[in-house]
Amino acid sequence: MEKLLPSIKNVKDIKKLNIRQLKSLSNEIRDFILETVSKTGGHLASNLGIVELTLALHKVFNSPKDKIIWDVGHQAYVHKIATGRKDEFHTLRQFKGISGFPKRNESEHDIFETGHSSTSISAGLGYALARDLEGEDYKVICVIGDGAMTGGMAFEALNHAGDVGSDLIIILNDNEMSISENVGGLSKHLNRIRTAPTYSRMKEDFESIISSIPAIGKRVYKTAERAKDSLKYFLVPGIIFEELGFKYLGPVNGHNLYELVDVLNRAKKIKGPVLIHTVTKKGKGYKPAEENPDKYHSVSPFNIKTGKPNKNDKKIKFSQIFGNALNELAKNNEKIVAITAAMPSGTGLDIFKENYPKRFFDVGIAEQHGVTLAAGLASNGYKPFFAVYSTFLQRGYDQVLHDVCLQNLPVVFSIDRAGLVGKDGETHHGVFDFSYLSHIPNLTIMAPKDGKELVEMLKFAVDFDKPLAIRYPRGYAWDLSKDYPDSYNIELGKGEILEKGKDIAIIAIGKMVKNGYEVVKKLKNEGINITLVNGKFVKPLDENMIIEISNHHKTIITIEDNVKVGGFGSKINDLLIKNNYKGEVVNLGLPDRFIEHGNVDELYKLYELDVDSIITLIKNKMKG
Ligand SMILES: Cc1ncc(C[n+]2csc(CCOP(=O)(O)OP(=O)(O)O)c2C)c(N)n1
Ligand SMILES: CC(=O)[C@@H](O)[C@H](O)COP(=O)(O)O
Ligand SMILES: [Mg+2]
Repeated sequence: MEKLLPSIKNVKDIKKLNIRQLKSLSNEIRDFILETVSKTGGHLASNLGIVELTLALHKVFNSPKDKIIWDVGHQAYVHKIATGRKDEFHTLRQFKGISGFPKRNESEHDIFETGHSSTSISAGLGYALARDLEGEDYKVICVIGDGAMTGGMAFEALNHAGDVGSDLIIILNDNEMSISENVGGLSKHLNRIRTAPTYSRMKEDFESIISSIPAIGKRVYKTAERAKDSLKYFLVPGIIFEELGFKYLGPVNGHNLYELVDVLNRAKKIKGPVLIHTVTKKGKGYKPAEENPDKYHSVSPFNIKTGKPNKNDKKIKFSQIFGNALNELAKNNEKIVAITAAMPSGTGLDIFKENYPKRFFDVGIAEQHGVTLAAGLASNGYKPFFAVYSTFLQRGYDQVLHDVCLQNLPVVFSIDRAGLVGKDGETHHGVFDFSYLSHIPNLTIMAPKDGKELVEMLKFAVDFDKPLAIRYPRGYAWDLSKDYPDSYNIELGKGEILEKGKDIAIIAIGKMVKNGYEVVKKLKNEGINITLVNGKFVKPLDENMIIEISNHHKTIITIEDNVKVGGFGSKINDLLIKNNYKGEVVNLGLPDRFIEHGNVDELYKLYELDVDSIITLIKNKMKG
């Protein structure tokens, strides 16, 4: 059969195809995604699982008039291919290439931007209400996964949407997986529905029987209604959604285009909110991904034949160092408990989960709940470590402030993926945490200069009896202990001078200490001696040391991988101003804008935080 994908330029080309053709197009798209993502890296398994559903949506609805909103947005590759971005797809997640998430500036079909989970129903309801107010006529479709459905926002929006009663179609794409195995009561409920598919037929039979009972008298009618209600609880799938005010349709085989097109057409005609429950297989069509959907959720470039990553070095990541260290510390301290919001492997907690299942809590995609749960545990003598990506802790800001810090509770926030994360881009860079945390009273904030210092900070954290945040970057760790073997003592509010030079001092924090270290080494080889300070603490700052440094240097350069606004450098500025520093201060950090996606090194270069840019800056200062 002739290949169809080459002729797909935009959604109109999808609409023309019949179901049989859409089926073969699905296979071609799968191969195309596999081929591309094996080179670019990206979110593979979710996209392989959503091919038919996406094509069915574009067959039945008229995007962009009808509004399709993708929850999280990591599963929108097929949508991108179907809506005119096939030819750019090879630039996926590359610097200046197309994003791995929906982006308004990429296409009129990307009508709502995402990256963080569980927003689609709220956004969709907003669209639906605006449509109703304007008296317009289009459909709003929210596509949300079973993992994303565990998020508080999704529940809040279901509660509202069911009550309001506006036309809204929610597609629950249930592949039985979040990144790791999905968790929670709702997930169990969906599992019960999935494993009893005859329920859906029974539901229709049952409803027609009930409605055919003649209302001979009030009593018979009432009895029938009561019987209907109680039987429904036993027999009707999706009753939870029905009770919230949705018409539940499903479960539907999300790989069967006939079923999908049929159910979408039915939903189109229904007034009020509808929830379609589709069942799909994460990783569909690529055996390694079907067998290990968690490993193929987000991949770096890999070999399709072996399924193995191209770069298979043995280096250890910060997340693993964290996970291993906490696992060790928990051996001697039964009060240590670990919390994740649906990221057990990403945060390195799998090992803890395996060894201490009773002390490990995966709360689902529920960062806010995770923080307050930690507060509750800490109130009862436990020592919770909430391991969370910097960007997702943004969700829990008020809980950190109101539930943990106000009560001065000894919760540890292990903040992973801090700084620039690379290819996930704007929605995922962890460049705001110093700013959104450092103004919260009672909170201590640290950032290690390398993997070994992370371990020392974790040990410090165990006995620290107040709220504490430790933030560290994505990726492989390094070790500066050869050059600075005696620099691993952690004392509250104490930084350290790693190199003593003159005139110019670099005061760096976290990952940027390594850049500072390389700058200083290179300049030393050229006979230029620069002072290098490892800040260690953003809060409390080592004020005495910084003032001492300011007394002996004409120029102070602060470096951080956080936005400059409200960051580490701004705290140092405040201190220097207070102390009448007469020299020059240069703050290096990220600008007040959202940072695009791309390779991390490329981005650091772009924002002049790389070693060469810092050296050029210093040399210019010296000339000046
Ligand atoms: C607020 C927030 N927390 C965590 C994540 C990380 N994350 C991205 S996708 C995902 C799992 C989503 O599962 P599901 O919605 O079922 O989609 P699937 O990957 O199974 O297609 C998680 C936890 C996120 N994007 N946003
Ligand atoms: C979409 C999403 O939020 C996650 O899948 C994230 O992309 C994972 O990031 P890491 O690859 O850094 O674990
Ligand atoms: Mg899922």
